[in-house]
Amino acid sequence: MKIAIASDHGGYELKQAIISHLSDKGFEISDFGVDTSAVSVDYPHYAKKVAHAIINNEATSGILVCGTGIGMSIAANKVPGIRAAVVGDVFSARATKEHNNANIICLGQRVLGEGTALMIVDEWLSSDFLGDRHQTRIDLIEEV
Ligand SMILES: O=C(CO)[C@H](O)[C@H](O)[C@H](O)COP(=O)(O)O
Repeated sequence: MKIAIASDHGGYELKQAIISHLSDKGFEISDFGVDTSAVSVDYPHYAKKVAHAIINNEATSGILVCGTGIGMSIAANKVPGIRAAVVGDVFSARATKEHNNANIICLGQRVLGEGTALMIVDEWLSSDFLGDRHQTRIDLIEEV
C-alpha cells in the first residue's frame, strides 16, 4: 500500500510524526510537502497534489494535515473521485473506510493530540470497505 501525504505549515509537525510512524510499520510514503512549518503556505496546493496522486494511481491512500483538516478536505473533495473525510476520532476513522470508502483522511494538528491522530491513521488503514448498500450510496454521491 502506497500512501501520499502532505500538509500546510499548520500541519507540518503532525505530518512528520505520521511519516515516521508509518515508515516504521513498512508503508511506502510519498511526501508532497511542506518541508517546514516556518513558511506560511496555501493548503489547496497541497490538497491538489495528494488528490491527483490518488486519482492517477500513484498512491492508494492519502493523508492531508492542516490546522483543522477542514480546508484540506474542502479542497481535495473538488477532485472527482476523491472522498476526503475530516476525522477526529477512532470510530469515525473505521466508519469512513467501511461506509464511505474514503480515499483520503484529513487531520487537524491544532485539534488532535499526536497519539489520537496516529490511532486514527492506523484504524483507517487497517479497515476495509464493506461495499453493498454503501457502494450504492457512493454511486449516488458520484451522481451529485
Ligand atoms: O484550512 C484550514 C482551516 O480549515 C487550516 O487549518 C489551515 O491550516 C489554516 O487556515 C492556516 O491558518 P494560518 O492562520 O494561515 O496559520
